[in-house]
Amino acid sequence: MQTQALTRRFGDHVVVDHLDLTVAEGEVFGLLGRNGAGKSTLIKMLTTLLPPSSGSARVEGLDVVSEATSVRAAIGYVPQALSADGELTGYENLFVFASLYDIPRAERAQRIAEALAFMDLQDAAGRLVATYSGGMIRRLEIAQSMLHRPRLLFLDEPTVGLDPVARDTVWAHIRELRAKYETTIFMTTHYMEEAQALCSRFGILRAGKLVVCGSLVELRAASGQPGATLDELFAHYTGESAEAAGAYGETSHTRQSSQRLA
Ligand SMILES: Nc1ncnc2c1ncn2[C@@H]1O[C@H](COP(=O)(O)OP(=O)(O)OP(=O)(O)O)[C@@H](O)[C@H]1O
Repeated sequence: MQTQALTRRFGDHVVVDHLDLTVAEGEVFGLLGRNGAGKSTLIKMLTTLLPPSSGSARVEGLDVVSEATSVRAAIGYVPQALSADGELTGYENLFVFASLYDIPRAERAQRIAEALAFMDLQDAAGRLVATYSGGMIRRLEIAQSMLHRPRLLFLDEPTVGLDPVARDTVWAHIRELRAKYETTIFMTTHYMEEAQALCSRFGILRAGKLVVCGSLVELRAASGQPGATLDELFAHYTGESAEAAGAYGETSHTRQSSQRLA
């Protein structure tokens, strides 16, 4: 995945500003930034949901504007907002996605069974999603997004609002996805612990600009702080601690999350 001077404006507000970013195949990339830094807007452009104002982006070698349909077939996307239907069972949700992704009828049942097994949801497959825990819903959403075996998966704050045990389970499944299917993962998170546990490279976005990009070792070297934690590097590059930067988002997302489960 590669962007060149990728830019998105809303009126006079430049939300993503001439962004040059490359994510290699098979990598787990963490996009970090304060609330409003432009992370979701960038993901929406890369997933073809929002057209760029200028610049370009290629995903799996395909242009996000002129080859949008092929890009959509090549990627999976788990948005921040709820993408599973609480009034359907887990199996039915997966069936809807299998149809949306045009998975051949003869293969649907097997793909769904495989996705349920991979995400440890077999026992809950026949239950309404409204009865699922937050962690189960997140796992179902990841299962939905990987049914068509995308090479690249976008996860927008995959564990927001989850308790530590549910978070660990989602982490384990993300790692397994990477190990078993060699899926490239592009994720955003406000949890530095999560980013450090999962990602091999990080990009820090500040007011739409990529202020730094690289591995933890490279970020440390670039900042001149060889012993810094990711949290400290985040503060260094954004001017605010991750905890403070995420506080509002955390509150609103936790609320969103509890509404999801209501
Ligand atoms: N459709 C829109 N119209 C106008 N402004 C928008 C629109 N979408 C996003 N913005 C603005 O763009 C900025 C970046 O928003 P974005 O959601 O990309 O940030 P983010 O880094 O994902 O934040 P968060 O961490 O809170 O999810 C914000 O100031 C937001 O208000």
